[in-house]
Amino acid sequence: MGGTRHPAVIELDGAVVEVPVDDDAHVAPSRGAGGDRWRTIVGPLDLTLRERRVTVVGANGSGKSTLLRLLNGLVLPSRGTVRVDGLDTGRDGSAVRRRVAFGFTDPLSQLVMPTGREDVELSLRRTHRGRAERAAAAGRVLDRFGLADLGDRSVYDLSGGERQLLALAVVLATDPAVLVLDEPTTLLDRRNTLLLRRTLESLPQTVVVATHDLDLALEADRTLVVDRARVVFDGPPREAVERYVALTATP
Ligand SMILES: Nc1ncnc2c1ncn2[C@@H]1O[C@H](COP(=O)(O)OP(=O)(O)OP(=O)(O)O)[C@@H](O)[C@H]1O
Repeated sequence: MGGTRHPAVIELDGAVVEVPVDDDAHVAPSRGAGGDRWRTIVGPLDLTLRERRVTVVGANGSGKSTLLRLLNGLVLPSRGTVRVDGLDTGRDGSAVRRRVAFGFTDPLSQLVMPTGREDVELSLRRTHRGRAERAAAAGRVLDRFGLADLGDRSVYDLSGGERQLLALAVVLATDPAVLVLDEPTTLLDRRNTLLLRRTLESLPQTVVVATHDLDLALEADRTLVVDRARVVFDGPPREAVERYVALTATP
């Protein structure tokens, strides 16, 4: 861990995500050429991220998750492009997803097998073809995160925080170049939050994290503040957090 890998280069070029507007939505939509009404939920985004640690803050519904989902092609831009190390999320989708791992807020979106160990093995199926080899590699991943005991229990018998740590091990198992995490500390107590922060610190990967935890937001090289679908600040974490706090000072 903590190696000397070069950070990935993530380029968003005029990227916009639009969704059709419900007739009863209280929003100001734009009208498309065909008369359809659309609402921009994030963008336009013009960013080049080259930093190892990027955090994203913003109010509920501001567009953080959508921005994150653009990075591994879970969401494709309605206009513009998103590239990771030169790979286009639309054109080179599966190559991008092998490179960019995504950790969901709800760990049960990640943990689909009866036990965490089986989930880690599932992550490793592409890189470790033989059963015994895969089982040994899964054991090493669980040991590395101190999760060997939890790995054999039913995921439904684990606490929310335990599931969240296991889900992180599952996404890191394949050693992705980029780790994108959507609110990874929501279910964690203070001890496990610190454990997660130390784990993130030690990773050689590029890590992009959306969070409401302002202490975690500060542990970055660069922080984006998202407000009403736009990046309204992009720069040093401390100034970004001050900007976000000021934005949310009045209800
Ligand atoms: N597939 C979709 N269809 C329609 N609207 C969507 C879709 N995905 C997201 N939205 C809307 O886009 C806006 C931004 O959502 P997003 O999940 O990106 O916000 P967020 O900043 O991550 O919020 P939170 O902090 O609450 O998780 C919200 O108003 C949401 O309801």
